[in-house]
Amino acid sequence: MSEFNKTPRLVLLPAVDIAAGKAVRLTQGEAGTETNYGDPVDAAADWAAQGAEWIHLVDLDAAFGRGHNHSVIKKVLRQVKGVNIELSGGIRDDESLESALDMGAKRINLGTAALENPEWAASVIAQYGEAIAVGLDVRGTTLAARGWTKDGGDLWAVLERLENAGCARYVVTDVTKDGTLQGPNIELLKQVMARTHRPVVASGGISNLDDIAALRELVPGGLEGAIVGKALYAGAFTLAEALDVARN
Ligand SMILES: O=C(O)c1ccccc1N[C@@H]1O[C@H](COP(=O)(O)O)[C@@H](O)[C@H]1O
Repeated sequence: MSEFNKTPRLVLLPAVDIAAGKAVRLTQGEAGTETNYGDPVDAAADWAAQGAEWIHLVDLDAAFGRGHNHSVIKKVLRQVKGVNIELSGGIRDDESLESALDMGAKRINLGTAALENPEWAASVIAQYGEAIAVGLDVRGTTLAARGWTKDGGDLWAVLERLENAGCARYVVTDVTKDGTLQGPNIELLKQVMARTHRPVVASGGISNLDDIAALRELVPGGLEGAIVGKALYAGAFTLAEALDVARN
């Protein structure tokens, strides 16, 4: 096959979710289901050293509205070099957005604010362009807000609004798959990609290298990347193995 015909690669974003200063993984986003994976700076440095181009960094305490992890996030952004940070959790107004960008996050993932404050979301999408993604966190086709504890509206209605606002990118999470190692929701991703020409990043459920290969097949249709969480921490495969499947 010529270089021209090759399926373009899938970008992999290892997830570093932070609660109470530690890197953790949750199951289906539920508070209290944490497995602890140690210092977030070490986790992020490890993924960067293993070749990650992006890290999906989540402040879970801010997402749940029960505090924040700004000091450890600043440490990650200061100390972990050579990797782009996509930051999410609790970024809901000008102050939190500007602070996240000032800390050095390359991209901000808005969740609750994009559902509860459409005008503000549209204004920052217009102002910051590629630096803003919206996380479409869903159960079925109902969006989830406020630490995934509240319904946030209909996926297709919100997607249409965000398309009209010019949103640059969507991070699509099937909440019911997140942290379960049950495989990604390919059908949901296809349905979202059919409704937008913007890049889509998949999140939730990756359990093995076949899942990465299946997601890579979606790249020509608009899938840009995939967030990998529990499978990496549980040692189901290494990041190097996953990058190999995502690139070849
Ligand atoms: O990633 C998780 O496991 C998670 C669990 C529960 C709530 C949120 C979670 N993740 C991230 O948080 C943002 C939403 O934060 P906010 O609503 O803007 O404050 C979401 O996009 C996920 O990336």
